[in-house]
Amino acid sequence: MDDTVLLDIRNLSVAYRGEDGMVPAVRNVSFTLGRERLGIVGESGSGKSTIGRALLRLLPTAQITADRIQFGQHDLTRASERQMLDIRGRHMSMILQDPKFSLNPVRPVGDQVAEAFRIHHRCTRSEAKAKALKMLKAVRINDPERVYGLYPHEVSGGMGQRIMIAMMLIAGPEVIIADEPTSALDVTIRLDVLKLLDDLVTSRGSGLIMISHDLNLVRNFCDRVLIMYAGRIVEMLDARNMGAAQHPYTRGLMAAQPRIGGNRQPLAVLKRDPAWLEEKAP
Ligand SMILES: Nc1ncnc2c1ncn2[C@@H]1O[C@H](COP(=O)(O)OP(=O)(O)OP(=O)(O)O)[C@@H](O)[C@H]1O
Repeated sequence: MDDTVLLDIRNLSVAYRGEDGMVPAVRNVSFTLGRERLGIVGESGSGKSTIGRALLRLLPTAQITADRIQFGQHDLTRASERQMLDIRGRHMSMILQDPKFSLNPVRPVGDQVAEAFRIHHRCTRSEAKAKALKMLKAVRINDPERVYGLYPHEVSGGMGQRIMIAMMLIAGPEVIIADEPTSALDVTIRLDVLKLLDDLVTSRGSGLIMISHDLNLVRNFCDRVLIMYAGRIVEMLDARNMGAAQHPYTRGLMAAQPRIGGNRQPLAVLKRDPAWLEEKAP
């Protein structure tokens, strides 16, 4: 495999167990990730987060099938749970939407960040603490010494989000899956976090998958964009050339973006066509 390709995914499908049998959430999705920023956009429920969770095998009850999930030397379709434990955090991390579900409520947040480093690297507790303080600073926590000892219920949502980002990045993963990483952050901090993620790609050569509802954010921040609709990738575009979008769903999404300035016009309403659910949609 070309060493600029970090992840190669072919025909990934995921179905959740429902009351009346399996319910498909992701259908035959194929893409590669290089040392780049790859955006995945689509409406709520289109399957974006499910792709990230399936790659890290964080879906114990779902049915995951794929012809290929190659991550460097690892064939993730065959990896044992032990290998996945080594991969998660150390080589591939996912920044989840809601820190409440990722932080242990009964441990100080700093210890949790330090432990995320210590699990994967041989070092003393004080070395791990120093590394964690540095990482907290990198995600724009101004007084890391104080924050280190706080419990999750003592930090705000935005700070919780940054602590979680620190925890996911501290071990130096080559692939980062960021699921709405900046949705709980205010505008200035949002820019800093985007800069930090951007740096991981440009300076360290990591690969970043950025999952978002925000088409404007993704087209400005990413190199390529996958558009998802009802569990499928309907289109894959160069972010600088979104105007070349062919699929009516993508075109509808772009037309529905609010613009500042110019004449006030009613926002376009996205009209869905049942044909988009078909495998060979336009
Ligand atoms: N644990 C689960 N059990 C059953 N169904 C699930 C589960 N998680 C997600 N789903 C369903 O799978 C589909 C895809 O969900 P997913 O969360 O991947 O979408 P998404 O595009 O990331 O949405 P959002 O932007 O709202 O996070 C949805 O229909 C959702 O209801």
